Amino acid sequence: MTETIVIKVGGHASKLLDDQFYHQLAKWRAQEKHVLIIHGGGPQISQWLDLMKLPNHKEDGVRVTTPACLEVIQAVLLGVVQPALCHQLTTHHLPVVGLNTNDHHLLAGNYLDQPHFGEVGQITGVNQAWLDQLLTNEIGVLAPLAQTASGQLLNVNADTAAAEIATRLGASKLVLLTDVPGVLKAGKVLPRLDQTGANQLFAHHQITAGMMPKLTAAFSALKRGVANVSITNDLTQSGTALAHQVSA
Ligand SMILES: Nc1ncnc2c1ncn2[C@@H]1O[C@H](COP(=O)(O)OP(=O)(O)O)[C@@H](O)[C@H]1O
Ligand SMILES: CC(=O)N[C@@H](CCC(=O)OP(=O)(O)O)C(=O)O
Repeated sequence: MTETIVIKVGGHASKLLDDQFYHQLAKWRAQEKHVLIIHGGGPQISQWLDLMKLPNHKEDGVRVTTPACLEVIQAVLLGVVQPALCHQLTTHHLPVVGLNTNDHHLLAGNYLDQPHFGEVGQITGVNQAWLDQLLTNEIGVLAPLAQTASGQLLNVNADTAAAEIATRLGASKLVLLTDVPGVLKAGKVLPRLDQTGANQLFAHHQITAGMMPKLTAAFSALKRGVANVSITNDLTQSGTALAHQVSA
């Protein structure tokens, strides 16, 4: 069976990609592995919301999304962040195609908690057959937007989206590429982290902001069968590798 690798490229990380990143993608392609990139765009969205004088607020790393914010988020993800990322990959001679949920009903979703978060979703389905076919020839670059059965677009945290998609595709590997070298404790990267260790960090408020949904998503993927899950700023380094159990 063909191996699938899902990489989440955060909004910060998308501006920091280096040659190692492109070489690694080329290597996986040469090995005929399927590669799917889910991109974020949080910092770029925040910038545009401020420019448009719209609410710019996250709770535990999840953006509270009004209908007006959603229009800007869609425009920024699909009109700014995704084309820039596809351009960078193309410049490095990688075969890419930019994707969003409207293509072949790629990502089905429903509301996470509409009274609280507004137009924010969670993914309930992935068009795997179509994606599998596409990934045979191309690297997919997919925005974290889902669609309800009635066609309503929903904003999904990109880490949560990547973990759910990796799980549903039966991916062997999920990399959450970010702007820090891994999960930090007292300024040092933890090479391995299990759920108990993460709970302790949560309890001591050593995990804040965007790292919260990232870790929750990462453990969800690990527990549901994605064998290799890591949080890193370098595709060739495992940063923090998530583990079922880290021996004391
Ligand atoms: N214990 C921690 N270790 C590393 N980063 C952490 C930790 N707690 C909070 N963070 C924050 O999480 C950020 C990464 O999450 P986020 O900003 O959402 O990135 P991305 O845009 O890549 O998803 C880091 O830049 C850091 O500020
Ligand atoms: C619901 C929610 O929080 N959606 C995110 C989607 C983009 C994202 O997650 O981007 P990063 O990975 O770069 O932070 C947002 O609006 O910022």
